[in-house]
Amino acid sequence: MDFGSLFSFNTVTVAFVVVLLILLVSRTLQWPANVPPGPSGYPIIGSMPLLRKGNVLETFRKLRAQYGDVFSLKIGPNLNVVINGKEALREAFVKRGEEFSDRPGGFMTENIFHSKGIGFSSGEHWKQTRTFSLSTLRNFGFGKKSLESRVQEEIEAYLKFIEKQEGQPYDMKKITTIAISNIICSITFGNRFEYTDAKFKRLTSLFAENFRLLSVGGALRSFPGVRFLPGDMFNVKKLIQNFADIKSFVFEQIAEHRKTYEEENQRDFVDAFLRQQIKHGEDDPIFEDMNLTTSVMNLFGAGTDTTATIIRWAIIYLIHNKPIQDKLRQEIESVVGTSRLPSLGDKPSMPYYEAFITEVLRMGNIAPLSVPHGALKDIHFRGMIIPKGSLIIQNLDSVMTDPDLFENPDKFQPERFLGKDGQMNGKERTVMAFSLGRRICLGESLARLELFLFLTSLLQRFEFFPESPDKLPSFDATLGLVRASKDYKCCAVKLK
Ligand code: HEM
Repeated sequence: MDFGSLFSFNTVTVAFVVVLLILLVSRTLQWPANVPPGPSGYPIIGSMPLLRKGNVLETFRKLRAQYGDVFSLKIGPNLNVVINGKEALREAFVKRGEEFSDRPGGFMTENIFHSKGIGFSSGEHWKQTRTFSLSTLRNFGFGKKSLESRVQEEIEAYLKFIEKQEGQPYDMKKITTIAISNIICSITFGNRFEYTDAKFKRLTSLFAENFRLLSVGGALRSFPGVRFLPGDMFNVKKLIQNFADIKSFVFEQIAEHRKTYEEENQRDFVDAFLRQQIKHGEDDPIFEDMNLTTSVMNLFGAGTDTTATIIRWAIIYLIHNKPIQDKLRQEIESVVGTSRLPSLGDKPSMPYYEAFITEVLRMGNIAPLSVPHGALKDIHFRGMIIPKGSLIIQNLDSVMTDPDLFENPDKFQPERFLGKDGQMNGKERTVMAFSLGRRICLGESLARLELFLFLTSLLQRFEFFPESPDKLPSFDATLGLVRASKDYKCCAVKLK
């Protein structure tokens, strides 16, 4: 036995536990008595086991029934406050958006994203970066006709790839992720990659892996010291390495842009950023390189696995519901026909499609706990105190599955969103898939445009079947940063 390594392992572990205990005791002693109610949990780790095993969403439903719309979980030295239900969510994130719109600090925010970019910054820095990014993306056609042709170009390549499978079982996941990622790529870097490009394939798989590894119950947020433990039991080192690789890909792209930059020929998001950098100086905190790098990483991270995951859920629901698939195809045939690709102008005439995608967003429920917000100072809410430093979790799932808002919430029923006149009945406004308030998803209009064009184009050309009649894709999900379907194969048979 190697006693040297045994000694060093034990020393590190003991030191780790001692530091944790000190942190835990000093932190919890500072919490006031009237923090939101919740289970007391185990020593040191608190309620972490509740988040790491079983169905977290089901656990939250039970905790809400027991403790009310605002409950808390102690996890290591952190207090996690969970806000449930339409009313409490609106009260916090819309009416009191100024207090509830920050991101929590912590290792990820500070060491990986340097508290910069769009998704992980707070306060004035976040407001300015978000405003600049949104207006730049709008200039490049976000939610507008000019973006449509970029998306359609990608769809042509995507459909060709699927056609090549000749109706044989294929895995939707990789190709859909790459196609959606290419759209962000063309907006940020001005170009798309071939589906066979090894570097790009690796980049998308790094993002996908990190989406899976990052979860609300992840060890890194509450116990950042686990990265110093021998081995990589919590996949923390993997996560950090993946982010480092992604960062160097983005650095390379920025360096390339700088070399070929021309003021009068603005190609993409990076160019728009560089133009401001030249104007404001490289030290301006909003236009310096790290803010650009993290913003680009946020756009890729948030804009790829989300939309691609919803498309995969949509195909599962189509395969399980042949009559819905037929009805959608009838609508596409009567509004668009078969001689051209669907376009945004067709959307207002396709309410059944709109109802279908709203139901996929509700039941696919891909961001059931959104992205954590944080209390940067003590917040007084409904007679309780959410102490400074708490993580605030938006339980969007509590709305998506609320039987008072959606009758038989476990049933897939696009019709629930249609009125007697066949038009959308307004209930769609309750589906909070993109979150709510000031931090609402920055890419909602792009995501909706992609979902419309991808799904209508797929259904216009193909009929979807399971891999074999007795092997329907499962509704089971895994919960990382997004709630994703299990991997599955399907057959896309070209329509005559
Ligand atoms: C169906 C697809 C999508 C869903 C369901 C979704 C959902 C969400 C949710 C729940 C949040 C968290 C909001 C919060 O913290 O309160 C978010 C944030 C964000 N999303 Fe999306 N998203 C989707 C697609 C996209 C796309 C295509 C982009 C591309 C640009 C994007 C960019 C972002 C960004 C940058 C943020 C951070 C916003 C901020 O912190 O200010 N998302 N999204």
